[in-house]
Amino acid sequence: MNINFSKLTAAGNDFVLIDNRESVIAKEDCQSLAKKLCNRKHSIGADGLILLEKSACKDFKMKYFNSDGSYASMCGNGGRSIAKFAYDLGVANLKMVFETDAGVINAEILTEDRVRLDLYAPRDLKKDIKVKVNGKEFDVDFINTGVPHAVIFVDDIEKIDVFGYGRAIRSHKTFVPAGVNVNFVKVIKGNTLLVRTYERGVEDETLACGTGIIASGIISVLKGFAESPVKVIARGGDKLLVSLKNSNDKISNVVLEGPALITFKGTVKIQSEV
Ligand SMILES: N[C@H](CCC[C@H](N)C(=O)O)C(=O)O
Repeated sequence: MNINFSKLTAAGNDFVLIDNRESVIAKEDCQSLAKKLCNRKHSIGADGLILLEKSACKDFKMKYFNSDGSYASMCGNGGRSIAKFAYDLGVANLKMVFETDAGVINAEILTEDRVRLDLYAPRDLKKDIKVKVNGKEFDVDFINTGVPHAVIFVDDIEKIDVFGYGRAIRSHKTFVPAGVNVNFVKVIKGNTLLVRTYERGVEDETLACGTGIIASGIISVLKGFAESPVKVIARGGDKLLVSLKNSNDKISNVVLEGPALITFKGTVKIQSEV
């Protein structure tokens, strides 16, 4: 079976996107297909697979799978990518509304390669959790911005062992069974954050993590380290903007603005035994 796909990058977080409105990909094949297509040595290569599905009530629905095949309810960089993909397909206009398993998102194509997402409120905020891994104790703030995130403020963002500590915290008993994405954050001048993320389901540091950037922006505002709108420089060097409303730790009007670019399109031959 030949399947048309687009490859998009959103601040260096990269995805394979497939129009699955006619369900060419069966539900039970999604996870194995994600693993297969996201493999950087043997296939297209990406941090995740995103399927555009039919929606009964919105412009479309987004389904997200990490590169290890695991399912995730949401992806912030993926959200900007699918908005760009949907507009390119003619499925949506410059302003659109789509469903994710974490909630409904309003998106707007601002320029050729910049997209704004208006998101649902975050959940499950837990502050100042002490987590000890590899002999070092971290002060962690937890928040779910569609997927679970740990936010840790560090002094030396260049030196921190993102892979080593990220992997240990991702699977720490505090966060079982779901696990957690781990964001290391440095606040710099100009109301700006540097964010490095160990991403669950990629099981490595990615060049950007949209929901992680949102989580880092929210926690920075809650702790008084920054004011909304917060500028964020992702590991890949791209600049994003997180804005939100905070009234006594009740967060609303969450917006993520950032890049999303179609890098290439192609057709992939899928053997029947996916
Ligand atoms: N790895 C994440 C999902 C993708 C999140 C990230 N790519 C983003 O942009 O939000 C998880 O399993 O929770």
